[in-house]
Amino acid sequence: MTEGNFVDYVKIYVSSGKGGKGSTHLHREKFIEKGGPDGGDGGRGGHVYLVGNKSLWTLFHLKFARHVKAGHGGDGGGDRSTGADGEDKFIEVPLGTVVRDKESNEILFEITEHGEKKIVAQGGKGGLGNWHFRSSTNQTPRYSQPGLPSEEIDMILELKVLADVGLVGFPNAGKSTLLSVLTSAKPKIADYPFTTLKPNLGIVAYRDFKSFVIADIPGIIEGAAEGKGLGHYFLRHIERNSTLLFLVPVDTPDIKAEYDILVNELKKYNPEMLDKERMLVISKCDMLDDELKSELKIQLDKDFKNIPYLFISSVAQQGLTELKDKLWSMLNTEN
Ligand SMILES: Nc1nc2c(ncn2[C@@H]2O[C@H](COP(=O)(O)OP(=O)(O)OP(=O)(O)O)[C@@H](O)[C@H]2O)c(=O)[nH]1
Repeated sequence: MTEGNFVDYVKIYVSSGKGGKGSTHLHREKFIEKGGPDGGDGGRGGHVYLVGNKSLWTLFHLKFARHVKAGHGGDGGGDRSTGADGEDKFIEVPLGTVVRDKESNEILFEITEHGEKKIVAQGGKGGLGNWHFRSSTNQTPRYSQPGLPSEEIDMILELKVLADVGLVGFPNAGKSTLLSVLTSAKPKIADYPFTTLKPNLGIVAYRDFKSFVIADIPGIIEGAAEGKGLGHYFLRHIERNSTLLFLVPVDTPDIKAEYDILVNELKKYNPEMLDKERMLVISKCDMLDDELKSELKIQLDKDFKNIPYLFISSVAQQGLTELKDKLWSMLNTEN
């Protein structure tokens, strides 16, 4: 897992290998005057693949990989020997990597599953050797095919998935503070073009070396879905999070109303967001004594029949273990 730098956008020039040349060769052997054609085929040029890897979270490892080139196919030889295939190259990427052609800006494909392998630059086919071209009218063809050329592409890799859990809340709800007490590693996030806002990403270490990623996505304000504020840009990143964690501070006059506004923003942006698992966290509960908490609970039980909720305090470290347990079980009961 990459710690220290979060990169969700890289440009890489990739090229596949050329196909090897087919050979034009005539069989020669002592005492055989006129041997037949025996030129072998050229080998295939190497492909460049992208491969999904679920333990990668960023594109940081590719930040300095400006060029990736696969090997050329070997030429065919006499005695029908086939040239060796060029070496394939595999570029490992996190799930949710979108691949774009820089020149046309067209999306080529997306890698969504662990182990998924897709060719981004296809190696050239090897040429056929002259052995294939023998016929009754031409028993000694002096012709063989060249290999097919390589493919080159300037590609852009963009990462859509930021996290397993996306924090959703108004400014000041306590998202950053929660993230800081929950997470053990805090990857620094690359600057986004046109904005100084950055999603804040952290890795939550869970029992027995398990972990999940949680992101505080800034900029969700009322009206974000219509492009007010910078919400829109960041909403893109929570599209694929598996669980949404809504954060509403305990001193909010109407918790249900605030929750509804947040849900509505997400819905306007993309109704599918509402298919995700949701959980509500009432933050800053150190401000509340037990009596008020019990009263509030009665109200919340009425308002949130289908959404699990939890009282927490990042400052007083209350409810955090329960929160991690709950999130973990939600992440693992999906699908
Ligand atoms: N009493 C109390 N205050 C808290 C708690 N968590 C956060 N705060 C305070 O609430 C304020 C906002 O907290 P942040 O974590 O910055 O909130 P945020 O949601 O990240 O805000 P933005 O970055 O503006 O989106 C800060 O003054 C925090 O000190 C808590 O558990 N208890």
